[in-house]
Amino acid sequence: MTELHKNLIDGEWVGSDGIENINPSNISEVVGVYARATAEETKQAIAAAKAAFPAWSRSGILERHAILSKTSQEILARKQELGELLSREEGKTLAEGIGEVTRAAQIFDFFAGEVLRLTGEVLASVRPGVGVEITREPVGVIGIITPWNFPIAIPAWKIAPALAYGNTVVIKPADLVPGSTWAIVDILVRAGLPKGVLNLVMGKGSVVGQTLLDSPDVHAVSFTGSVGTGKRVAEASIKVGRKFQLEMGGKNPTIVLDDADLKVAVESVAQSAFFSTGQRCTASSRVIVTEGIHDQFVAALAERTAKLRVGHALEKDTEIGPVVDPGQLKQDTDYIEIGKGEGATLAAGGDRVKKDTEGYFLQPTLFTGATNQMRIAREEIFGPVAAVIKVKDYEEALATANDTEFGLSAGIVTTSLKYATHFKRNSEAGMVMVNVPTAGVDFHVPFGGRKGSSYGPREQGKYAAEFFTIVKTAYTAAG
Ligand SMILES: NC(=O)C1=CN([C@@H]2O[C@H](COP(=O)(O)OP(=O)(O)OC[C@H]3O[C@@H](n4cnc5c(N)ncnc54)[C@H](OP(=O)(O)O)[C@@H]3O)[C@@H](O)[C@H]2O)C=CC1
Ligand SMILES: O=C(O)CCC(=O)C(=O)O
Repeated sequence: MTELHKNLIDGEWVGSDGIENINPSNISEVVGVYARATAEETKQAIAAAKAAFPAWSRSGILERHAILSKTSQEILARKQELGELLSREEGKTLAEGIGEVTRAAQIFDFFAGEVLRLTGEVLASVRPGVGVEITREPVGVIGIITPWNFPIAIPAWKIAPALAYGNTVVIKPADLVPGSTWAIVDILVRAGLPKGVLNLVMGKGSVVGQTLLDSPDVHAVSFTGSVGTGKRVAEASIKVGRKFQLEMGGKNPTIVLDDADLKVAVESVAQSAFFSTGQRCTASSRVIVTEGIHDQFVAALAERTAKLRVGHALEKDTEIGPVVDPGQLKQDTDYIEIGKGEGATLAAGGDRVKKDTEGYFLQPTLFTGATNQMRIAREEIFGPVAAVIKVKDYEEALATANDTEFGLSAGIVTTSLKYATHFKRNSEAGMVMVNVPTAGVDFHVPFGGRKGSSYGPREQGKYAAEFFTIVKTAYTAAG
């Protein structure tokens, strides 16, 4: 009998039955059984977080620092085991899984430091004899709703700042991948977090997530996921007058200019488009190439794409793990058919892959001859599918790159300082990458996009304070 991983509500592990977490590399393997919270349990979790807020918001910075620091150390010490768990539940390769776990440890370490570094400002008032102090205070109960594609890093980069700045938390991880979040909640609790400060409610978005959104006692919601659910978060939050932060889709371009180093261009695009099975909001699925280098680049990229090794996430040689589940696989294969139907040329991939185990394996797929008006160039696929668009020159490349409703990340591969500088200034994306992949960001600097990709203050780095605190301005007249 597989052990049930329970929800954490007010310091107690609760739940009597759950669902199986299935390995997408081998669908006959159950990774674990995880409880599903009811709406009533979610309300209890919110009430617990509310009750714990006054004490936690006034807790000493040393206590918070110590808990976050201890959590970071345990995550790092267990990176192999947790990396395997992550790769088994989500399907990214073991190297990627361990990398993501390491990133989670670094995030907790960073925010352990931020606890000690939170500052305010002291200014003179325009009125003589009056002083002005600007301080940051915690917001209250934070509802955190996370997607399946980064099962440990995204929960970490929302939980760590929320707790660091003195908020209490109710987290709902994606129903597909509850295991990694369960593991960090367990670590945080054993690191000494008082009861009620962090509550875990696993389960369905339509039940648990919706209950969080409907509650006026949730004072802020931090969300990463699809555009559709993001809009629901926005509407529900405006109704109750709470803060919210959304990280949603991307249709990220990479421009390859005639003067690019061919090797750098091929590697950068292959990584951006296909690593992590293309299941990253920062993945590059539009490759915009100027005509002088186009044919040479396309030939080299198609060759690299065809050689990428697809397989079981835990196998040593695997470069591309499986797609996360049958729903996402259908979305990917549907878009491959749409691309063919729209008249793009299939230059590599396009088919499912058969392996020793039954999993959702799909060849990395490259289209050429695409236009920026095709659906494969406008809509987020969220799989290992990329389309090359040929353009005349840098000016057309820039206009094409910016011609999208999204604006998360954007890349350029060039040896020209002039074009790199111009692109950094004129790209309509929140994150710009010069000669580096569009995906795979640092943990200590701001993360987020523009246009339809993001809403609200940036996540990560010291900029996270903007969302997870409220500014107070106090005026004092000297007696
Ligand atoms: N930008 C990004 O980082 C991501 C983008 N996506 C995009 O979204 C598509 C669909 O992915 P998916 O994971 O289904 O995205 P969703 O937006 O449906 O899921 C994200 C989170 O929101 C929850 N949720 C779903 N419905 C509600 C609701 N009514 N109220 C509150 N919370 C809710 C989900 O729960 P549950 O797990 O039960 O569905 C999950 O925890 C992908 O194909 C991709 O295009 C997906 C993941 C990340
Ligand atoms: O590219 C990264 O490192 C992060 C991507 C991400 O946050 C996402 O895909 O949701």
